[in-house]
Amino acid sequence: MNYRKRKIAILGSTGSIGTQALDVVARHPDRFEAYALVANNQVERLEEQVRRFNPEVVVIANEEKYAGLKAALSDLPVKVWAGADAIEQVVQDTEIDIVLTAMVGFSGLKPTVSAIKSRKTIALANKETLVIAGELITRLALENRTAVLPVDSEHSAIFQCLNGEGDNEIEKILLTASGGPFRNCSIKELQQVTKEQALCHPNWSMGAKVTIDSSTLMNKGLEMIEARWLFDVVPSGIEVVVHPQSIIHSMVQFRDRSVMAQLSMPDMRMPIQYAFSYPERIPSEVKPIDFFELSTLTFEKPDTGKFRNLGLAYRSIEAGGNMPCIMNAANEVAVELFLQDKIGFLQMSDLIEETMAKTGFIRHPSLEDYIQTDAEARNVARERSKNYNSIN
Ligand SMILES: NC(=O)C1=CN([C@@H]2O[C@H](COP(=O)(O)OP(=O)(O)OC[C@H]3O[C@@H](n4cnc5c(N)ncnc54)[C@H](OP(=O)(O)O)[C@@H]3O)[C@@H](O)[C@H]2O)C=CC1
Ligand SMILES: CC(=O)[C@@H](O)[C@H](O)COP(=O)(O)O
Ligand SMILES: [Mn+2]
Repeated sequence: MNYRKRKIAILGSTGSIGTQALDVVARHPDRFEAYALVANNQVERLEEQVRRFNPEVVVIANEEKYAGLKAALSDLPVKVWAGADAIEQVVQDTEIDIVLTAMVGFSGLKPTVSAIKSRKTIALANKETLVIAGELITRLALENRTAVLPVDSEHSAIFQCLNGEGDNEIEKILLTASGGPFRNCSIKELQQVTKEQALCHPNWSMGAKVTIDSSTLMNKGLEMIEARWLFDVVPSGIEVVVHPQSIIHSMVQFRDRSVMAQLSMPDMRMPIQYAFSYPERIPSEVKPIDFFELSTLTFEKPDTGKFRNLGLAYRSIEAGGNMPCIMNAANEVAVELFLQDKIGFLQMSDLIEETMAKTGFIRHPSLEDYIQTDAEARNVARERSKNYNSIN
């Protein structure tokens, strides 16, 4: 078959998604090339990646790490850049076909805007970008005639279920959730859970922030908003279904009541590779499902009384404007404080709710408004958290 090698910029190459993306590249050297690598702090890991994948350019976001990285790579022809502005610049390189956004949190927003404006295909792992500014991102993608392809496992599943469905109307999206490590805990038990317990996801090995989000069900709230923008579905048309085995990655129900589902073992190399190879499917090393070994797939309703973040996410998208941006910033602060043992598990929801009530609301925010809202909401959350102690 005749195809051109796709040149990929991997933003967040040293993280969980980034390293799995490089594994996909390594398995298909005839198809994909790691043209640019971007990380924040992990100089040694980045150096190893540069030596193995030979990119044209590498960016370290943390400028304090630049001298060390530059010295470590001084025997190689690779360009070495540093700082947040350099990330926005690197994604504009005309050689790049696909930008994989695999940084954590708010840091994904500006590089994604820059990549869309230079008409790159976005392989979107950084769900926070669509939570913060979904309306803006989808409008920019339309104006610049570029595709935002999902990498998040649930959204890749929905995307795959919609392939070939043309104009068939979606009746509802069934967004699956593992339920996290505390699915069967009582409120009393949730008061005592530790970060070590929260960092043990039952099915996936992921970065710390998304793992904590899974344990509070905030991940599902963020994913509901991500789905709202990717597939143009109203929030009430997205139902969360707890499916503890994480084999069905999500489903779509059509108006004739037929339901399409996508299944695979929980391995992110599947959706990452599909975003890279789309619209083709190419062979992968992902373990096939053994249905006889699995034997049971189960489903439950989420408990929004215990896991309040899911309800807060629905409230934020219903309010619209900059409210999901406020919620996202408050959540980033809450997760950080929980990981530092400064607040308890249940206090994360309290802090998010308070911050949503106390940060200035803007009905029609611009990119600049989102940046200011993020800063304001972080300040509000940090100030309010001083009234908390780590006992729930
Ligand atoms: N992990 C998973 O399986 C899934 C993740 N996602 C989403 O993908 C995104 C990445 O998650 P994950 O890979 O788990 O996270 P990790 O924490 O494992 O990795 C984050 C990566 O981003 C880099 N990074 C962090 N901050 C910055 C910054 N300011 N500028 C540039 N680079 C930065 C880190 O660099 P360094 O390490 O050098 O500091 C690291 O390479 C998140 O939005 C998450 O929600 C979605 C679905 C599944
Ligand atoms: C792998 C992936 O896409 C994660 O977002 C995953 O979905 C987390 O699992 P839960 O949030 O369902 O526990
Ligand atoms: Mn997911």
